[in-house]
Amino acid sequence: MTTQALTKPWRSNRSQVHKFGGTSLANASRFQAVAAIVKQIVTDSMLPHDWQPDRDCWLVVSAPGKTTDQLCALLELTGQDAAIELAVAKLRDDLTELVCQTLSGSLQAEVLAELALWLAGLPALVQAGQTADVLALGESLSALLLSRLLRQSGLSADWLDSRKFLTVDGQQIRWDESEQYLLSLRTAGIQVVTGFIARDPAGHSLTLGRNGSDYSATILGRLVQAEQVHIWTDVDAIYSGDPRRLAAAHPYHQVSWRQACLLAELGNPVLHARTLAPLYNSQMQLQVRSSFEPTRQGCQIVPNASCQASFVTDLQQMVLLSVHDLHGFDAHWLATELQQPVVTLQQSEQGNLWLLPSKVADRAVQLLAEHEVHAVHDTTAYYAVAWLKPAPVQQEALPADVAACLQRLQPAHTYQSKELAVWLFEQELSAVSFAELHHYCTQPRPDIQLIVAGTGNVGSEFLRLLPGHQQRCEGSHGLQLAAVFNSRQMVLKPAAVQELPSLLQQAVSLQQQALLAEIARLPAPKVLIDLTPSQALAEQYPDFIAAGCHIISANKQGVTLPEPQYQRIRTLLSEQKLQWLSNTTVGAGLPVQRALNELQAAGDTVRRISGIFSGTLSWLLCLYDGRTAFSDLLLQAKALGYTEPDPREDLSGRDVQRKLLVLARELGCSLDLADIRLEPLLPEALAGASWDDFWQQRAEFDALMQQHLVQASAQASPKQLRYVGELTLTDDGVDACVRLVVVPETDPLAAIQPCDNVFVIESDWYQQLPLVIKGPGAGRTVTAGGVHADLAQLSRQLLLSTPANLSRSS
Ligand SMILES: NC(=O)C1=CN([C@@H]2O[C@H](COP(=O)(O)OP(=O)(O)OC[C@H]3O[C@@H](n4cnc5c(N)ncnc54)[C@H](OP(=O)(O)O)[C@@H]3O)[C@@H](O)[C@H]2O)C=CC1
Ligand SMILES: N[C@@H](CC=O)C(=O)O
Repeated sequence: MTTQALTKPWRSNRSQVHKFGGTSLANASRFQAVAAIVKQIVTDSMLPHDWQPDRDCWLVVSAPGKTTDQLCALLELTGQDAAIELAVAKLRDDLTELVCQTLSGSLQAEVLAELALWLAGLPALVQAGQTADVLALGESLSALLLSRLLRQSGLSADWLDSRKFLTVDGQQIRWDESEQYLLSLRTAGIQVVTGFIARDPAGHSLTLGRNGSDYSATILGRLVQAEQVHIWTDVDAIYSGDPRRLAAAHPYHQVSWRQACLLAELGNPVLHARTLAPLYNSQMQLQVRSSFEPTRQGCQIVPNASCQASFVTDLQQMVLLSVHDLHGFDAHWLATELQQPVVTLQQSEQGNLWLLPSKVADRAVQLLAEHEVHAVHDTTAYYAVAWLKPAPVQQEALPADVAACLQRLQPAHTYQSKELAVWLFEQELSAVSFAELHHYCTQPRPDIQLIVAGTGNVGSEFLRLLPGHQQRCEGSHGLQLAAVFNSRQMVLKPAAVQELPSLLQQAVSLQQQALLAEIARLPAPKVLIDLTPSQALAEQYPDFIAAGCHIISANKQGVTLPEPQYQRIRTLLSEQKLQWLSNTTVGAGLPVQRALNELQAAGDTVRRISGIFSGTLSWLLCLYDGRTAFSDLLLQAKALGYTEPDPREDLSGRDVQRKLLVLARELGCSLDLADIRLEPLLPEALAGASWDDFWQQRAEFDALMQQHLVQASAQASPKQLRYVGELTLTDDGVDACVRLVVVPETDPLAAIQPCDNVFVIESDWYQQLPLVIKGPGAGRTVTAGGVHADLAQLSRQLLLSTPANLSRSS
C-alpha cells in the first residue's frame, strides 16, 4: 500500500507543529505555561477559519528539565544495583512531585500509575545497556503529562510515542515507512509526540542525538506536511553573537534559510543543521519563539536571501583538517557523525580544508579512514572567529571598517568566501577585541538619508551621479534620497532617483518649517548636502543640525561666515557628534583640504599656501588673447559650469578670498574675510551693480582687461596674467592677499591648462620643494564628484566610529 492511497487525517498546509524543549518544561509551572500557550494557539483568531486543533495541532516535547541528565547519570551506574536503586528512587521523587504539582484527580492518578510502571522497568533497562529505552522515559513522561494537562484544561489531546512510527536507518529517515505508521496511529485530539527518540527498522529504540527534539519537530512537520514549525525555546530571536558575552549583540527576527544553515554548521545553539534538513525543498515555515515571552514575535527563518542579519561566532581550540578525495563524504556528514561543528574553509579539486575542534580531530581522521578518505590534521590549535556576512556585504572584499579592525587584530590566517569569513588567531582575542570585531562585522549599516539643497549646475550633476554611487555602496551605508529642494520648490521622499525634470514634477512649493519637520522625522544618519550659493541657507545650518543632519557643503558661504557664527556651527556639530565636510569649497574636486589635514595630523606644520585658486579666472586668463572680448569669454565660462552663479563673484576676487579664508581656518587660524587683502579684477562700481547694469557697462570692463593684456605683452620677455592667492603663516600672525600678477612664461603658474588650479604648499617637510596640487579647479562634474567623495568619506567615518562601551565584560 502506498502512502498516497491512504486518506490522510492531516490537511496539507494547515497543520502546525510546536516543539517545547526541556527549559520550557522545566517544572510544573512551566508545564502550565506551555498548556496556556497551546490553548492560545488553538483559539487564535488569526488561524484559518477551518483550522481544527483536533487535526491540525501537533506538539513535540523534550524531557522535563534535568531529567535527561539524571537518566544519563543512571546509565553510568550499570552493574551497581544499589546505586541504581538509589538513583531511581531520587528520580521517582522528582518526577512524582512534578506530576502531583501539575495534575490533580484521576488524571494525576493515571500518570502516576504509568510512571510507576516505567520506573519499575528502568533498572533492568540500565543493566541491559538499553540506553535509548532508558532515555526515552523523559520524553514519554513529558508527552503523557502535557497531554493530560491539556485535557484538564478542556482540550482534546493524547500522546504518541514516536518510537511507534519514526523509523531511522543510520542517519537516514525512512519517510514512507514512518508516514504509514503514523497514519495508522493517529487518534483524535491534539497529538503530543515524544521528541528525541525514534525506532530503527527492526523496531529498536534509538535517539536522535544532541538537540534531537528540534529534529523530531521538523521531521514531523514534513511527515504531516505542516505549514509551520515553531521551536519554542528560551530566546525570542537569534542574536548576532552570544548575548551573554557581547553586550551589543542585536536580536534578529528574520534570518534567511541559507544563513540559518551556515549558523547551524558553526555550532550555533539555537538551530542545528539536522533540524533544518527536513525543511529543505518544502514550503514549511520555521519560527523560533520564546515560551517565556509567548506574545513576542520570535524569529522567522525565511527563504529570502537578501536578509540583513549578520553573525559573529568564536570557536575555541580548533584545528585544520586537510582532506583529499572525499568519495562523496562532506563536512556536513562528518559534523553529524561527530556532533561537532565542522567548517569548510577551502574546497577545490586539489583538496579540502576543514576546521573542527581539536578534541575530535583524531576521531575525525579515523572515521574518514574507515570510509577510505585520507585526512591529516594540523597540530596547532587556533582560536577561530567566523563572520556570517549579511546579504549586502556578500562579496570577497571586506568592508573598510572590518578590514581596519583586522589590521589591528592580525589574524594568523584568513579564509573568505562570499558568505563567510573565518579568521584564525594564535591566541584567544580579549573580550574587548572580540566585541570590537563583532561590532564592525554586525553593525547595522542603515541608509544615509540625503537632503539635497540646490538643483542647478552642481546639484543636477550630483543627482545624475547618485545612482552610480548607490550601486558602489556594497558593504557600506546605502544612500537614500530623502528630500530635494531649491529656492522655490521641494520634493520629499522621491519614489526613486530620477532625471531632474521628472523629479521636480513631484515638487510642491518650498515650506521651510514643513521641510525641517520632515527631516527631523527621518532616521539617522542624515546629511544636508548644500549645493546652493545661499548665505541664508548657510545661516540656517543650526536648524538642520538640530534636526540631526551632518553637513556637506559645496556652498562657500557657511565655511566663510563671520568667525562667531562659524564657530557656533562647529560647536553645535561637535555637541551632536555630527560631521561637516566641505572639501569642494576649495579646488572643487581636488583633495586640497584632505592633504592639509593629513599633513597636520602627521605632525607637519604648513607655513605658506600660494597659487591659482580660481578655475574661472584660470580658464579666462589662459584663453584671453584680446581677440574675443573678455566678457564674451566670461559667458562661455559660465556655460561650461565654471563660474559662480553670479560670475562677478569670481571677477571681483571674492571667490578666491573665500577660498583663502577656508584654507586659513583649515590650518587653525582665526580669521575673517576682511582680514584678507583683495585686489579685485573688477572695479568696485561694476561689482556692486545688478547683473543687467554690469552687462550694460561690460565694454568698460573689457577695455580694462585689454589694457592689462597690453601691459603684460609690452614687457621685454612675454608675460602671462594670473590671478593668485597667497597665505603666509608666521609667528606674528597671518598674511593673506588676493591679486592679479604678471608672471614670465617660465613660471610654473604660467604652465597650466585652462581651468587648472595650482596649490603650492610649503611646510616644514616640504620646504625646498613644495608640495604641489594641480588640476581642474572648477566644473560641474569635478565638483559634483568631489561632493560624492565627501559623501563616501562621511560613510566611512560613520562605519569606523567605535561606540565607547562595546563589551559587557570589558
Ligand atoms: N561650479 C563650480 O565649479 C563649483 C561650484 N561650487 C559651489 O556650488 C554651489 C552651487 O553652484 P551652482 O550649481 O553653479 O549654482 P546654480 O545657480 O546653478 O544653482 C544654485 C541652486 O541653489 C538653489 N538655491 C539658491 N538659494 C537657495 C536657498 N536659499 N535654498 C535652497 N536652494 C537655493 C537654486 O534654486 P533655484 O533653482 O530655485 O534658483 C539653484 O537650484 C555654489 O555655492 C558654488 O560656489 C563649489 C565648487 C566648484
Ligand atoms: N567659480 C569657482 C568654482 C569653484 O569654486 C571657480 O571658478 O573656481
